[in-house]
Amino acid sequence: MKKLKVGLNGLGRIGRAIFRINQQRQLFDLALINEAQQDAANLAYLLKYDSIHGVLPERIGFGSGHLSIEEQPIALSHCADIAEAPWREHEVDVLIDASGDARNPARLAAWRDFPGWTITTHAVSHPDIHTVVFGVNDKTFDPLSQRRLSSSICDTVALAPIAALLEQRFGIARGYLTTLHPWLGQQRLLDGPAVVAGADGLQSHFALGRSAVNNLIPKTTSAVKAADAVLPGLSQRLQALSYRVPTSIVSSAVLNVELKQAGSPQELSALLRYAEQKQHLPILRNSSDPLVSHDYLGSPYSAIVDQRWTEVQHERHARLLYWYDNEWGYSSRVVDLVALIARDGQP
Ligand SMILES: NC(=O)c1ccc[n+]([C@@H]2O[C@H](COP(=O)([O-])OP(=O)(O)OC[C@H]3O[C@@H](n4cnc5c(N)ncnc54)[C@H](O)[C@@H]3O)[C@@H](O)[C@H]2O)c1
Repeated sequence: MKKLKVGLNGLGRIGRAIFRINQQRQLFDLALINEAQQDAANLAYLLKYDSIHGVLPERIGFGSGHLSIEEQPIALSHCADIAEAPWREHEVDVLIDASGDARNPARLAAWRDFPGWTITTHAVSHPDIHTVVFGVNDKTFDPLSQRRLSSSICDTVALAPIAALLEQRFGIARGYLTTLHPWLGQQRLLDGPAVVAGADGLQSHFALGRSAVNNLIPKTTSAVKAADAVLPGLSQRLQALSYRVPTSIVSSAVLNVELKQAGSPQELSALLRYAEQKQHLPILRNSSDPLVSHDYLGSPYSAIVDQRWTEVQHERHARLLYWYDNEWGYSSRVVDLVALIARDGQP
């Protein structure tokens, strides 16, 4: 199997996590990094030293138009426009957009002449972009015919495999999801004007400008809406809200659902444990250990169900609590998607 050449647009939290995961797994060759920030020395420094994931043991360097790892150069460009970066020149097979630039998904969808695959790390509702969530639709994904892809968002990557299991076994009548997400880089240390445009109303708009380190900040979330791409109609039955919480890493969520068919906590646990046993990738894990968020730092799983909190009231009202490393777990699935393309996308 030929190693694919990957291009990475954006070397922020997710871009660097993808870099580190591939460094461990050596699944693809990184052919080009395009990053809007122009200071290669600073990019090399951030790649080497990370306050959450620690110091990268490899030697990281930089020079004119490149970064390097163990003296091996990786081409580096600084185009603000994804269309301008020299992906073709570097024979990129798979382009991962980890920039968060909202203009890029639509642009990637329109790139019919780009011979390779594109993956956006955004949740995208676009007819030409196919969303792949492991544990839900990865087995039916055909990389020979589907080349414009989305790996959705971390909250959906964690929710959807669990919701799919509940839907298949019991049916979900309706319910609520509450996610707790660590702060993100665009939030503020001290109160200020909201940096994130509030497309979803004043509450989330102004509140997101409040000090991230001092507050639990309730906000809307697209976690369930994004799951519609792989579980159509779920958002008609499930409502969600989120808190930005004053921690740097690892999310948690509480899913409360009314089941269509009666179930017991034992049946729910058995269903999730069976899914864990038969999977080939680290998608779902079950834990009964008395752990807290930081214990899940660096976990490659999409979601870890904390079975201590599994409950069913009157055989219908189920509650599940799960954890996920919003950077490492999510980025592990992006790398898995490249591996799937390498395995099934080459003649
Ligand atoms: N951080 C998370 O927990 C998380 C989890 C899942 C998905 N995501 C998604 O991943 C994407 C990136 O998020 P992040 O947390 O890594 O953000 P980030 O701000 O840490 O990184 C984004 C990087 O892209 C660069 N950039 C911005 N615009 C660019 C452009 N037009 N061209 C090239 N580079 C550009 C920025 O300079 C920055 O280095 C977003 O779409 C986000 O929704 C984030």
